[in-house]
Amino acid sequence: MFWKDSGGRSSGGGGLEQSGVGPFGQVRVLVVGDSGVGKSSLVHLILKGSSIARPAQTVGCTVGIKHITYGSAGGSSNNIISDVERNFFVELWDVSGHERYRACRSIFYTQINGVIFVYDLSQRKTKTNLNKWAVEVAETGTFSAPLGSGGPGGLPVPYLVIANKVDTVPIDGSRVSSGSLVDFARQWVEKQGLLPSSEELPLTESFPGNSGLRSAAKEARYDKEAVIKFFRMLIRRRFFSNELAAPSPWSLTPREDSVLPLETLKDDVHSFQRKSYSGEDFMHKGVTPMPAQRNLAPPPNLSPQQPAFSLDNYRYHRFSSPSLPDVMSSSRTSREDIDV
Ligand SMILES: Nc1nc2c(ncn2[C@@H]2O[C@H](COP(=O)(O)OP(=O)(O)OP(=O)(O)O)[C@@H](O)[C@H]2O)c(=O)[nH]1
Repeated sequence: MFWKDSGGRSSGGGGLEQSGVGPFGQVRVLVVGDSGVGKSSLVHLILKGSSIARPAQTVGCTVGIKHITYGSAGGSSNNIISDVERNFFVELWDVSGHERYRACRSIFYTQINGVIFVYDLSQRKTKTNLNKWAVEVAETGTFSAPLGSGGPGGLPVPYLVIANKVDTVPIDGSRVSSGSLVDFARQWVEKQGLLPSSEELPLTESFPGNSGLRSAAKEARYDKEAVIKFFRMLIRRRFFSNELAAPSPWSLTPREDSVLPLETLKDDVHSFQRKSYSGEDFMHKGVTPMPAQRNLAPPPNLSPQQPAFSLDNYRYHRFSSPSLPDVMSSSRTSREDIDV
C-alpha cells in the first residue's frame, strides 16, 4: 500500500457536526523534511504522546489523525459559537523524505492547510534543504484557506519549523559534526571568534526564520502546547475566519531568542483542551521570558511570511483571549467554499 491511515477516519471537509458533539471538520497538515530527520518519530509523539523506539521508514506517505477541540466550554451565552467545544480532526500527512518518492510525492500535496517543516539539528544540510521542500510544496501543491502573502518558496499557508534531535547537540551549544563542509567551516570560523553568533554566517539557501521549535522526538520532548496552538490556528483560519487577505499575525519576524524551552510533556491532551487562549498560557508552565524577550519593540517587518510560532508571534497573534470572542462570533464562513 502506498500510504496508510494510521489514526482513524477523517470527517471530510466540515460541517458534519451533530448536536455539537460530532466531528465538525478537518484541517490537513503536511509534515516534510529530509529522510531520517525524525518526522515519523515526531508525528508518533504528537499523536500518541510517547516516543517510538524503531520507526519504520515511511513508504510514500502515512496519514495520522489528531483529535482537537476548538471553542470554549464556558463561553458566553451571547455568543452562540463560543458556547460549544467543537471537534476537529487534524490530518498529519507524514511524507517520506526519501529520494525514491521525489517524482511522485506531490500527489500528497492536496488541499493543504499548513506545513510542518522538520530538520535535524545536528545536520545543517537538512535545514538548508527545507527551502527545496518549501518550493516543491508551493509549486506542486493545492491549498485550503491560503494566505494573502507567500512564505518560503511562495508557500501560501502557515508553517512551523521544528528542529529535531536536540538531544544530539551538546548543551553548551557547540555543534556536533554534521559531515558538511559548510558546517566544518562554520565551526572553524566560530572558534576563531570571528562571528558573534553561529547563525550570522551566511548560508546559501538558508531557510527563513532561524527560530522555531526544538524537539527530541526520541526522548518524547517537544513543545506540545505550541504545536496544538498551531493546529488550532489552522482550524480557526479554515472554519472561523473571514480575514484571509488581512496581514497575517504569523508573518511577524521572529527573533533569534524565540526558541521555546523544551519540556518533557505528559500526554494531557484533555486538560490542555480545557485551557483558554490567554497569552499567559503561552508562558509555558510558569517559565518566564528571558530579559531580552520582555522589552523589545514589536518587529517592524510584516513580510515575507515567517514561521507561525515564536514568542513574538504569540504576542501579536489573534489567539489571545480578548480576540477570541471576535473570532468566534464571526459567521461561519466562506471557508467552506474551498472544501476538499
Ligand atoms: N537522537 C535522536 N534520534 C532520533 C530523534 N528522532 C528520531 N530519531 C531517529 O532518527 C531515525 C529516523 O527517524 P524517522 O522518524 O524514521 O525519520 P523520518 O524523517 O520519518 O524518515 P523518512 O521516513 O525516511 O522520511 C530513527 O532511527 C529515529 O529513532 C531524536 O529526537 N533524537
